[in-house]
Amino acid sequence: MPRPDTEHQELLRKAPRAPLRRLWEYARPHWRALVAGGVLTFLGGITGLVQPLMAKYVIDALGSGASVSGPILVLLGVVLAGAVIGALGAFVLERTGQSVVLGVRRTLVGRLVRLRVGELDRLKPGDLVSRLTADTTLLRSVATSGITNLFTSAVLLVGGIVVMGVLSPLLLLITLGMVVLVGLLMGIVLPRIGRATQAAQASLGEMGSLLERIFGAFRTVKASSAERAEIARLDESAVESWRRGVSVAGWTALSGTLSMLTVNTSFLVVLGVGGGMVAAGTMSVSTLIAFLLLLFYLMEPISTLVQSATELQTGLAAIRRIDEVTDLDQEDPGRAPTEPASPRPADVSLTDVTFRYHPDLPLVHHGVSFAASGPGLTALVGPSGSGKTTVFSLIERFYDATTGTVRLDGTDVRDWPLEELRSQIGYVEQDAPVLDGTLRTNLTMAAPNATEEQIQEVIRTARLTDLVRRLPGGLENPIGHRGVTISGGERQRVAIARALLRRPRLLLMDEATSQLDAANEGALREVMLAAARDTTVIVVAHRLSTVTSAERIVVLETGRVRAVGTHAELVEHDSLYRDLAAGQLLAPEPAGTDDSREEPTVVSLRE
Ligand SMILES: Nc1ncnc2c1ncn2[C@@H]1O[C@H](COP(=O)(O)OP(=O)(O)OP(=O)(O)O)[C@@H](O)[C@H]1O
Repeated sequence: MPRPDTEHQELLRKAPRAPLRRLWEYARPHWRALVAGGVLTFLGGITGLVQPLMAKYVIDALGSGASVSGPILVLLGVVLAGAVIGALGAFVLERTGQSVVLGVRRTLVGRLVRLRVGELDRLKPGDLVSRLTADTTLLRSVATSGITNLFTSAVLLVGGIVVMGVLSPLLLLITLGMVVLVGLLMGIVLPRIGRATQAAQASLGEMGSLLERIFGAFRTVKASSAERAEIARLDESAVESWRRGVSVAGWTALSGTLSMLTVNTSFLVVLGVGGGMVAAGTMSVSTLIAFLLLLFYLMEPISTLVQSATELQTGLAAIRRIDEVTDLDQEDPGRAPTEPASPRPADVSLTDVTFRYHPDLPLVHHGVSFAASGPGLTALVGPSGSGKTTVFSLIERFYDATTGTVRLDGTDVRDWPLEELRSQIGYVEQDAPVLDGTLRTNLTMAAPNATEEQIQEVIRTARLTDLVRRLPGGLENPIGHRGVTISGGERQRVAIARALLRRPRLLLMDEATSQLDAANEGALREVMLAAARDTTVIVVAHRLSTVTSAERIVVLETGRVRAVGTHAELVEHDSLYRDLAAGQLLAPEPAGTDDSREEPTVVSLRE
């Protein structure tokens, strides 16, 4: 049976902390409700403790011929009050448990969404989702009733023991022997329950990751006829989770049964020894009955104690998994921009930038330097893997340069408040992702305050008018998970419209490598050129037509800037660029274009 991905678990396991302290940190904001719930539950329990003594009183009264109606009425009142107070306490605790979970989820949601991009590169989103949903649920009872039950049943147990000591020290000794036995038993069983729970939760996380993997490439999975293999993988994780769950169930059942068995055995021993004492005349019948009632009564706190300690293990296992997420690196958004960005196009520069994605990985950039001042179009070209998209990631500060400096308007991007930095930039990724939601929410997500007029304008500019007209709900039409209900070209235009709606001072465009039809390609180039009239536009160019329109072309090769110049200069002086431009790496203009400059031949380039 395969283990849940241990490498992934290792990545998450950064700084183990004391989970009990963390549990208290989560519960502390609700301490008032916790105390109230605990006190109510305790009072409910105390009334139970009084009942055996009342019973003794009633029996003694019966023996002496006194009236018992008064004591019985009081007993009834105590029982009723105990039930009501206990129920109220249970509700207060359950409500507090929900509040604890809400607090933890809020913290987690904030942390997850603000994770550094580099962290997410290495983690599995599906597992993170299960930590937010399944693991936090496990905290619900443990953070409240778990803690308070542990406390109240311990107090009740101690109270019961004191009363027993008063009734008969010898019988108490027998009872204490039993309590010690239960304690020893728990010492063996509880750690096993904790470990098995954590493993079961990890398998659930693994299931989430696998599902996310499958749904992320659903068509590929089906086209590859890989369903059977994927189902088998999911089943393995489900079985692993089941196996661990069964192990938890087994240990829990064993601990419950053994503790009850011990109590029952000691009951028989107490009955035997106490019976002997009554026969010998050293103990009254009422004292023995009261002691036995107390013993029965203590079964509940003991079983609650065992159950709470078991639950605590489950909760602590969940806390360890939750903590691993809260320990991951977060982005600091900085102060939100208070005033509108200057309308002036941005100046971007990279100076001697070296960069690697991870300390264990090789350098992607080996001292990249270039500048792009606006307005105008700068094209980044280079063979696949030369580090073009990475330049954008550094400007957006998805990652920090290993050495060297990336500047926007002369200020190191690390010195910009992150939210403000990104608010200046419109970014169109190569695969132009769109999010589940309506067309409108997709367009306005980067500019929530855009007016209807501005939205209509970008729809026209990005040539989305036909799409909006075609969709039954127009702008309000949902476009499906990852935009599956619209075409690749439409997705790209949505991404461009979204970036433009932000009215960026810097537009970063990673051109799609897939072919668009000539009309669309020409239209998008026009959009880009129009934007470049008053904005700084940097484009990772995969098309000849794009580079020929650029004022400045930066040629990257294996993470180094090989040449910078205009199209004419580079064709003249740079062999790699010549090769790229000749169509070996830059895609030619699709057939049907009316722009003859963009014929993908060396001859036409040299004109
Ligand atoms: N998140 C990442 N983690 C680790 N390595 C990465 C990551 N993203 C990219 N790389 C590696 O960094 C190098 C540069 O990638 P980059 O995407 O910048 O190249 P590119 O020039 O844009 O390529 P293409 O033209 O194919 O899109 C590649 O070798 C790639 O494998």
